[in-house]
Amino acid sequence: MYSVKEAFYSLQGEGGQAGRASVFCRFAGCNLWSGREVDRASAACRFCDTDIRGTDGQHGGRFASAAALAEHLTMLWPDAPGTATPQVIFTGGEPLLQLDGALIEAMHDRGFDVAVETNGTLPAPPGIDWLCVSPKGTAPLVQTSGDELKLVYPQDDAPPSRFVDLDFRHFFLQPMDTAPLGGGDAALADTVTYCLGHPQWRLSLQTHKIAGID
Ligand SMILES: C[S@@+](CC[C@H](N)C(=O)[O-])C[C@H]1O[C@@H](n2cnc3c(N)ncnc32)[C@H](O)[C@@H]1O
Ligand SMILES: Nc1nc2[nH]cc(C(=O)O)c2c(=O)[nH]1
Ligand code: SF4
Ligand SMILES: [Mg+2]
Repeated sequence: MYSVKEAFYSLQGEGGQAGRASVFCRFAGCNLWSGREVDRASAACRFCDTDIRGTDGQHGGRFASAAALAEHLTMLWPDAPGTATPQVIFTGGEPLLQLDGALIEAMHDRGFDVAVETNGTLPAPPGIDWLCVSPKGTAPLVQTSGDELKLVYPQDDAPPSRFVDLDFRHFFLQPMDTAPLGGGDAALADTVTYCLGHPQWRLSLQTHKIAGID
């Protein structure tokens, strides 16, 4: 059984695939936060910008099989002209609590590339086409390879220097959006300064928030 908070068609807003049309599947639940505001201050991850509880979002629900969820997600890809390869982005919540080989295979069978956004505390199953790992504070990092490491910045307990020797093709810093937490936007200036001083890192902006889309 898969529990999905919401699913929608949008543009990948972040990282090395920013701008690519994709179907998003946001699994419910995370191992680093309950999703309840009362628990935020004591959680392992305290800056989450997302509603990760329940299955009540747009096109959310509970799905009994990989085939049922894959069919549901495939319906969200538009019947559009051109030859672009469809992509599904499994996110959450923490997708690696639920994503398995059967679902990856079911999406591949339907012609989709499979991308994943994970906090890196769980091992990724084989077959993922684009793996984005986004470490959180002192939470133990288990998945130490992938396509991109995308670190939310700044995190006092997770300096970029800790990650530079890991096995990733791309290294991004993404300014911490404190708007949901009542903060300002000092993180953007700090991130720019860090990237200028450490050219191994590239700036990742959450372009969907700029564009006003999901
Ligand atoms: C909501 S998370 C879900 C996937 C997974 N649990 C993770 O943390 O990578 C999706 C992406 O949003 C990023 N993110 C979450 N809260 C953020 C914030 N306040 N500012 C910037 N990025 C944030 C995460 O680091 C991750 O790259
Ligand atoms: N447009 C858009 N791009 C995204 N890239 C990663 C997201 C996420 O929440 O995992 C996200 C999201 O929520 N929306
Ligand atoms: S690990 Fe990801 S989903 Fe979980 S609380 Fe942090 S940002 Fe949100
Ligand atoms: Mg998001």
